[in-house]
Amino acid sequence: MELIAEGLTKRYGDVPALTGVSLHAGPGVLAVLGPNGSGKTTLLRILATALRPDAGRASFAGRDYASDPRPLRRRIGYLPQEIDLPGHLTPRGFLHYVARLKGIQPEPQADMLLQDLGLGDLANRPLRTLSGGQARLVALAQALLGRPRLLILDEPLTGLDTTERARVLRIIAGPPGERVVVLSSHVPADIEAGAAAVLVLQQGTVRAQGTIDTVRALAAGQVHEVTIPTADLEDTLRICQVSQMTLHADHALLRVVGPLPPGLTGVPVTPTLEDAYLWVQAIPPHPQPLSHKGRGEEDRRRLATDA
Ligand SMILES: Nc1ncnc2c1ncn2[C@@H]1O[C@H](COP(=O)(O)OP(=O)(O)OP(=O)(O)O)[C@@H](O)[C@H]1O
Repeated sequence: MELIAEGLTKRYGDVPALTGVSLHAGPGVLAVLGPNGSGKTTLLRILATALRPDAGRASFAGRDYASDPRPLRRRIGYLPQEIDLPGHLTPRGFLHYVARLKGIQPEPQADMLLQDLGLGDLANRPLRTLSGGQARLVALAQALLGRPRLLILDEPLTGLDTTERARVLRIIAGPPGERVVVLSSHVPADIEAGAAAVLVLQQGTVRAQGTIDTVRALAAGQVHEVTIPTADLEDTLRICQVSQMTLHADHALLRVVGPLPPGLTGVPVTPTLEDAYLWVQAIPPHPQPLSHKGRGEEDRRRLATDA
């Protein structure tokens, strides 16, 4: 049960949204990280069969995306970036409706999902009375209905508080080996504890791909803890890439990613995913579309692609 994509390319008119994106995901969670406009939604829409690529190919469990998409769609649960929930329905009514559309018995699955996602007490309230985070969980529940083998989730953790995020990520991942999940996020720390693999997109190309440990290791030797007087903070932030900062009365403790400028000293520290995410975006882009196959030694040094 594998999701494989090779050379996915998509333009919107003159705008290149994706260029030669390849990925390989087995059971578990693959998190697609990238800044605004890097192509995450475009990639996820293609993987959900909601958008056709201009070039490239994809397959899930051996079934090609270029053939009839309907059998594939029956195996996919999809949470789009934006979803208009019918405000007059209750969460339970909405999930029962979606379950019928998916051709599955609504009960007890819908009610169990509502309980698991902490929505049990809200099951019978109109959706328009739910908070943004609560409504997002209902939208997530519709994707999970029917236990799809492939889950494509665009920013499923946005709007959730910290403890919720870890719990929801565990529900999304499901029992080991049961499903392939591709989700997008802006926030590396949110997925660090729950994702098996990560893919970093920047300007529509893959900048890094691999297990969390492999991607973290790309920034080995590039991260330092630096203490500076508060008076130097503004100048230091101008010339350094900082992943974390703690302010004290007279000094600041910074996590600096990348080479230290002359005059600045620091203690080397083990990179977090956030550090590596900043680092891989800072290294110069590769001139060719990236693929997980056939790269040279130079690429291997920069990128990891063992997902
Ligand atoms: N319908 C469209 N028409 C024209 N350009 C588009 C369209 N949709 C997306 N784009 C452009 O394609 C690029 C990739 O957009 P995409 O939405 O895939 O990025 P993203 O990483 O999901 O961004 P965000 O994190 O802000 O949601 C951006 O430059 C965006 O402006």
